[in-house]
Amino acid sequence: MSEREPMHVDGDTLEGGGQILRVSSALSCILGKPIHVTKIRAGRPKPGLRPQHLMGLSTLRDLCGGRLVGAEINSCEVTLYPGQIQGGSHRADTQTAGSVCLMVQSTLPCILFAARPSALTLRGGTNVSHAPQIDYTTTVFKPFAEKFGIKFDCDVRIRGYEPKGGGELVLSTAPVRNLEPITVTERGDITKIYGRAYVAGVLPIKMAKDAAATALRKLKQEFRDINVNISAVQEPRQGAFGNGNGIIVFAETSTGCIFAGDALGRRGVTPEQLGTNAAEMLLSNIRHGGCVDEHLQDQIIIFMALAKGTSRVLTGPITLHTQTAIHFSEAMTPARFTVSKTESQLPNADAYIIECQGMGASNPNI
Ligand SMILES: Nc1ncnc2c1ncn2[C@@H]1O[C@H](COP(=O)(O)OP(=O)(O)OP(=O)(O)O)[C@@H](O)[C@H]1O
Repeated sequence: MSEREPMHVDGDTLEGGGQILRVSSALSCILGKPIHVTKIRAGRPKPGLRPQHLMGLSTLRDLCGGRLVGAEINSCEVTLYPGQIQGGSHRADTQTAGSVCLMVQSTLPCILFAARPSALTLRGGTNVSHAPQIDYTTTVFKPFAEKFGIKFDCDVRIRGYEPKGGGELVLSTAPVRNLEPITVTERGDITKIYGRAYVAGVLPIKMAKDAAATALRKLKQEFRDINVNISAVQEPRQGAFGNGNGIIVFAETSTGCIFAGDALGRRGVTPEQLGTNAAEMLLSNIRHGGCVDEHLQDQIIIFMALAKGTSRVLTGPITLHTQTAIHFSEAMTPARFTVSKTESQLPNADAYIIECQGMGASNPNI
């Protein structure tokens, strides 16, 4: 195990949220560099480690036989001494509605550089706020990740919602030698729009139907000639834990770009509002003229940094999450990013190119 002097990671930098932990701890494991993270989630109303951050960190420690110091709920400071990433079967349970999709964000990059295939059983929330819904991970993130040569399966066994959690998915993947650079700069035309509005537990299917109908109406106003298909789904009893409702809508382009908009049910928000919010989010993600939506943007930065060669991606306005991911990727790896404003084929577009000279991380086990 490496016991070199840990690199300092200031958790109050830029976005100041949990993403700093996920990016820096994943890179720490892959590169074998210890990190000392301070001021964890200083930018959040309740700073410190929440259950999903703690589970994410301890799963990484277990995957690589490393050592964690100071890893407790609410802790604002933690040190990770990584070992060698072994992979294999592991279980992690947030015991809350902590997002399993965010655990995928921190663990997937590591298990790609493991010695053997991995299967991680992750328990918590699958469709919760301030995180990708699992449908986003499987429909938007997964096909994009494949461009880097990443193949993974996400078997959603039980869906879990706020506040109880109780969801479960199995993330499995085989190691890669290195990641391929990507060029995603052709936005194309919107060819289809689809989605799902859902209810689980005791909530009536009418809520899903109303959310779907409102989103469909709103999207049809803008895309008269395009097929829009949003289904209303009652999650099967054995496939969902507790009550929950929400909606997620996707738009696909002729060049294979996929954008999303979503909303989650909560007290005081009508199904119609959910439908409107999800449709508006999708429309704003379509209008900027980029090839990725506001959320995919930050989620691909770590893979661009690790890839072997130059990647280029056309995006909308750069988010603070993306700036944060770039900041820590550059601080921890030799990868270098540039961001420049560019023309897009759409009128009133606000598009940028993120270019990255990737470090070409290679898996020592393959
Ligand atoms: N609606 C959404 N669809 C897809 N991805 C999302 C959505 N909302 C948030 N995300 C993604 O989830 C991640 C959230 O990171 P962030 O640092 O805010 O989270 P966190 O770990 O919950 O930390 P904190 O609690 O400190 O905010 C980002 O990658 C963001 O792009």
